[in-house]
Amino acid sequence: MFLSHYETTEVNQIHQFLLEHGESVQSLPGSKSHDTFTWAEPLKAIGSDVSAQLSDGPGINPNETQGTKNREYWQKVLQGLEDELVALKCHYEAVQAERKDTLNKLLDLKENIRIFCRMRPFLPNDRWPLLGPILIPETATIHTLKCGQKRNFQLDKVFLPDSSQDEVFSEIGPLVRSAIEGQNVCIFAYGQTGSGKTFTMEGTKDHPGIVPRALQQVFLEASLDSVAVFSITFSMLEIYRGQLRDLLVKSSGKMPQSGVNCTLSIQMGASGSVEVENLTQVRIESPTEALHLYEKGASLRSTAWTNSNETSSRSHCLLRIMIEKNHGQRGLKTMNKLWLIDLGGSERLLKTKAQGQTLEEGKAINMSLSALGDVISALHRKKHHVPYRFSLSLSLSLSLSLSLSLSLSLSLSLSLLYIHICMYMS
Ligand SMILES: Nc1ncnc2c1ncn2[C@@H]1O[C@H](COP(=O)(O)OP(=O)(O)OP(=O)(O)O)[C@@H](O)[C@H]1O
Repeated sequence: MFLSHYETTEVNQIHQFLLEHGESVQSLPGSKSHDTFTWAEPLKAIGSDVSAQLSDGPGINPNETQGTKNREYWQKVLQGLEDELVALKCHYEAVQAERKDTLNKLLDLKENIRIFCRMRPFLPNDRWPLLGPILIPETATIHTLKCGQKRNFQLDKVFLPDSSQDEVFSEIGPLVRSAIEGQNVCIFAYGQTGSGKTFTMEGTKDHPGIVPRALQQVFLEASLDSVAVFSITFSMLEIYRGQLRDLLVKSSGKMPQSGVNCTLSIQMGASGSVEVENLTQVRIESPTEALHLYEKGASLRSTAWTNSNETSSRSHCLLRIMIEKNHGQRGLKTMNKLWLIDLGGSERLLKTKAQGQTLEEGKAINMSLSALGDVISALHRKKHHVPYRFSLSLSLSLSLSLSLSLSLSLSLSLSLLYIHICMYMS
C-alpha cells in the first residue's frame, strides 16, 4: 500500500510539488533529457503513484484537513477487518455447533449408558480362582459359569489386565469433551472391593487415572474454545454409611460413626434439579489447583484395612465439576455437571469376614449399590418407571442414613444424561 511506503508528510510535499510543477515535471525528460532523465523518471513514477493513491486511497482534498481524511480511510479499513472477524466468528460457532452435534450423535449411537470392564492384573496376595470368568475382548463379552449355569454379559469394551491408564482414558476422553460442550456426564467406577476402582479413577503419581486426566482435559478443551467464557467450580463429597460429608471442609473431621447430624442434605430445586445443600464449591482456574483440592479431599476420605484391600474405600466418593459456559455474543449461559465417582466396593460379607464397624460399612455400601443398580438397569432398558423414589419407601423401614445414601445416588442418575459405569473384576 502506497502510504506504508511514504511518510504522510512526504506525500504532502510531493502532492504540493506536483500541483505547482506538475506540467514542468512531465515535460522535463523531453526538453532536457540528457541531464534530467535519471531523476525525473522516478519522480514521474512517484507522481503517478501518488495520483492513483489519491484517487482511490485516503484522498487529499485541499479543502479538508489531511488528518480527517486519513482517519476516515483507516476507520474504513478497520471496519472492514472487524466485519471480517465477526463473519469468521460466526463461521467458527457454526462449525463448533456442527462438531458438537456430531459428537452427541456419535455418543447417542453408542448409547447413553456405556459399560466398560477393566480387569486388574493379579497381585502377589491374590489367590488364583478355580474357575474365573472368560473375557473375550474382541467381542466385549464376558462368559461366566455360576452353579453350572452359563451367563454372558455384553459390554461396550473390555480392558485386559495389561491395559494402560492411557487406553482406558481414550474411551473416557470424548465423554469429558461432551461435558464441556454442554452435556451432563457421570462416570462411575463400580465393582467389588479391591478390584481396582480407585486405581482407575485416581491412579498413582506414575500412572494417573481418570480424575487427573479429566481435570486436565476440561481445562484444555475450555482453552481451545475461543468464543465462550468458562467458569469452573470443584466440589467433593463422600457418602459414608448414608451420611453426606463435604470433603473440602476440614473442620467437619471424621464422620461420627452412628450420628445422624450431617451438614449436607439433598434438596430439590424449583426447576426440579437436585442439589446438595451447603456443599462447598471452589472456583478453579487450572488443573493443578483442582488436583490440589482433590488431594485434600481424598486425604479426608474414609478408608480402612479389609481382608480384600489394605486401603479399602469405605464410602462412595463423589467429585463434581460444574462447568458454567458463557456463549459469547449470543448471551447464552449453560451449566453442566461432570461427576466422577469412585463407588465403595461391593462386598461378599461372608468372604471378607467383616465384623463390627466394617460389617456395617459393607452392609450400607451393598444396599446403596443394589438400589443404584436398579436405577441403572431401568435407565438402560429405557423403562417408563425408574425407581428413583425407591429410597423413600425404604427409608420408612430402614434408617435415615440409608435413605440419604440412596437418594443421592439415585438423584444423581436423574440429572445425568450420560452414565458410564466402569465394571471391574478381580
Ligand atoms: N490395573 C491395575 N494395575 C496395577 N495395579 C492395580 C490395578 N488395579 C488395581 N491395582 C492395585 O490393586 C489394589 C486394589 O486396588 P484399589 O484400591 O484401586 O481397589 P478398589 O476397587 O478401589 O477397592 P475398594 O473398593 O476396597 O476401595 C491396589 O494396590 C492397586 O494399586
